[in-house]
Amino acid sequence: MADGNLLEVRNLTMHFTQRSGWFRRTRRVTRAVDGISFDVRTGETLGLVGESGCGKTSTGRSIIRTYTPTGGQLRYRAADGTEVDLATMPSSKLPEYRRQIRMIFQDPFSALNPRMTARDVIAEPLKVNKVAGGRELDDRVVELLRQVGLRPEYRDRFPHAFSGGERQRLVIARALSLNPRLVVADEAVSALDVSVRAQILELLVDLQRQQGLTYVFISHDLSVVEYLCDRVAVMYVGKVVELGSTEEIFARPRHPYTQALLAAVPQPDPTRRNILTQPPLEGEVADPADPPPGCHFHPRCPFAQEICRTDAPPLRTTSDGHQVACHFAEQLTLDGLTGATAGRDDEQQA
Ligand SMILES: Nc1ncnc2c1ncn2[C@@H]1O[C@H](COP(=O)(O)OP(=O)(O)OP(=O)(O)O)[C@@H](O)[C@H]1O
Repeated sequence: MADGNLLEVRNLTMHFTQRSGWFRRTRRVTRAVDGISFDVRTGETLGLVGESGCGKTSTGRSIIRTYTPTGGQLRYRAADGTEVDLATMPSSKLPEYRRQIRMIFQDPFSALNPRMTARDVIAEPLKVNKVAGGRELDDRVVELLRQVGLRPEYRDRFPHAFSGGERQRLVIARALSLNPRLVVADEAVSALDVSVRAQILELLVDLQRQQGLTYVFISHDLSVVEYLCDRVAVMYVGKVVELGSTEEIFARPRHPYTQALLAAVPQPDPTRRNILTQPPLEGEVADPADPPPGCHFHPRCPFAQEICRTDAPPLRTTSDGHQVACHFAEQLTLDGLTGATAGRDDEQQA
């Protein structure tokens, strides 16, 4: 593994096979994650973005191994310095790594058992993993409540007595109880009101600073991603189509899909140039069980050419240093496609 990396995802696939019909002979394979590669550097926040159904959650669940990947590698540098492949690790060895890698889910309502007090919620992973008991357990619960900005006297309350933001703090306290190194946050602030969202984001940033946490932050909300993430991977139908620093991606998006996603973000700062030279994104995300040939984005792409319908573009490093999977990445500027190939070829022929 390269120095500074906590996790290296290589050619990861997560295919779901459903069988139906006579003798269950009809097979339908959903390629939720279809050969993606990226690094997660120690101490960074990597954003995974894309519309619903692009494979972000399946990637996250593969990393924490609630899903067993159907292919590829998840090279992880463990707390003791050893390098392991989580993708192929037998279940018997997983508990140790599940302590080091935790996930925070979107909906704090369903993530919490309504019959468990805050204390029980936080203490459960500590008990299950036999990390603490008795007085030590109580002290740890109080410490965790404080860390996430909840009062210690809240420990005997049930989830329904908490506000949405407090509930998400409780979920975060539970995720942190085992001192994880990597936290996969899946739409962790999406269900919250704007003002509460800002507070939870601030909490996540503080906790990262204090505890040296590394985050994989899954979100469809690009303004949150711009605020929180150091680097961004953009996913479309099971593939990473663009990957780079947040600054680069937001200032100079190269993939037409990234451009379209950014064009849809409201721009509060009138002095900043909006990337809205593109028409809004039309149509639906392709079905990962039956994706279009070539570049999966081509049916929705305003710049699609013949090659896009037949050849899948590989992820290549562009002249400005980020990686893009588009045949025309170098020609695509904020003003559209430059050079002789500009315009949809079907329009040109018309
Ligand atoms: N357990 C499963 N069995 C079959 N198909 C699945 C399963 N989980 C996800 N999928 C399919 O895989 C594709 C990717 O889903 P995934 O939830 O990973 O995307 P996502 O980008 O996280 O979207 P969302 O934001 O809606 O969760 C979708 O077509 C989804 O229907």
